[in-house]
Amino acid sequence: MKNPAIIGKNLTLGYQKGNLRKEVLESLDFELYTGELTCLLGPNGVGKSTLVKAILGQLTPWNGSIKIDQKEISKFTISDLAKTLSVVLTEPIFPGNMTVGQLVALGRIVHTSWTGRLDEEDKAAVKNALSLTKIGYLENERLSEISDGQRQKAMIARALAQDGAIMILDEPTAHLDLVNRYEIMHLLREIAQKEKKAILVVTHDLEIAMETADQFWILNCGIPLISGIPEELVISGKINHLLPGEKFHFDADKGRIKKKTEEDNWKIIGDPIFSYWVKKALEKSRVKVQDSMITVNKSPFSLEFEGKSFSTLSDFISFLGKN
Ligand SMILES: Nc1ncnc2c1ncn2[C@@H]1O[C@H](COP(=O)(O)OP(=O)(O)OP(=O)(O)O)[C@@H](O)[C@H]1O
Repeated sequence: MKNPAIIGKNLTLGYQKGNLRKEVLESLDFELYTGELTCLLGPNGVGKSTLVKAILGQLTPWNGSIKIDQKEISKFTISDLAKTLSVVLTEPIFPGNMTVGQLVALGRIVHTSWTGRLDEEDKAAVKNALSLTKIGYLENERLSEISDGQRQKAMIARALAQDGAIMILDEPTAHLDLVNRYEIMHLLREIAQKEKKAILVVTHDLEIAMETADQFWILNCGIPLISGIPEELVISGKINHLLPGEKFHFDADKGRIKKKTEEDNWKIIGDPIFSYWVKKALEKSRVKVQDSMITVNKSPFSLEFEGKSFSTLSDFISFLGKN
């Protein structure tokens, strides 16, 4: 039986300026589970950050409830909420001359007395957070002198040191390269499982989320929040709610977003993986071949077409382009 750390029911959220009311999300239901990494996905402007603000207690729902341990979020004191819930935002907001160790220690503020002095338990929590995020070696480095990926890990370590049951991260990998994006998401999944945290990550990285998330929450205009195991959402086709419109769809075969193409007339034989990449390049090049067979030889790589042989894809595509 899964244990929900947060339960949202019939939630309606929006913003009000004077008499102007702007509703952003309506009648949302969700459960965020302990020990799992949940990814919140949806197009720009749909209301992901708005939902995060409500979960963080920064935006009062117009309707419905958000509860942690059966207690309404609005009933928590700021200090109790900080002991339960930690947050990592996209933009680093800490001074560059602060060291990684000092940043992570800030996570303990909610547990220390007014003097801010760390006791043995606090120091152990800082060490543990540095070790879980594998950045112990950076403890004395300044934030301005480490890479973006390392800084993001330090931000995660600070949230971990805070030691709440729930972690919320709003686009934590937004400015990172592909390898760092994978690394951080795998790290978060590991932390969710090992440390029994409920982790919610807002992300636009569908493919990386597909690899790492235990649950998806999908938001899109005009539909209720869709939640479920990512693979289940692929099987049911619900994943396509992320990609409204006719142009793109989620290719269940390849596990990625694909442009819908007209029925192609490529006839390609040979190694299936090489054939896949040849087909992909031909689709992109928009050249047309009528009914002729393309044979893909693997080693050495060559393409045979209408009695001619090509040793590179680019030679083949430029030949087709000239015909
Ligand atoms: N403080 C605010 N006051 C009024 N409207 C706001 C406010 N913040 C956000 N909005 C509006 O709420 C809607 C949802 O915005 P939100 O930032 O939650 O979307 P998002 O899904 O997080 O987008 P993105 O993927 O671009 O970060 C948008 O129409 C936005 O203009």
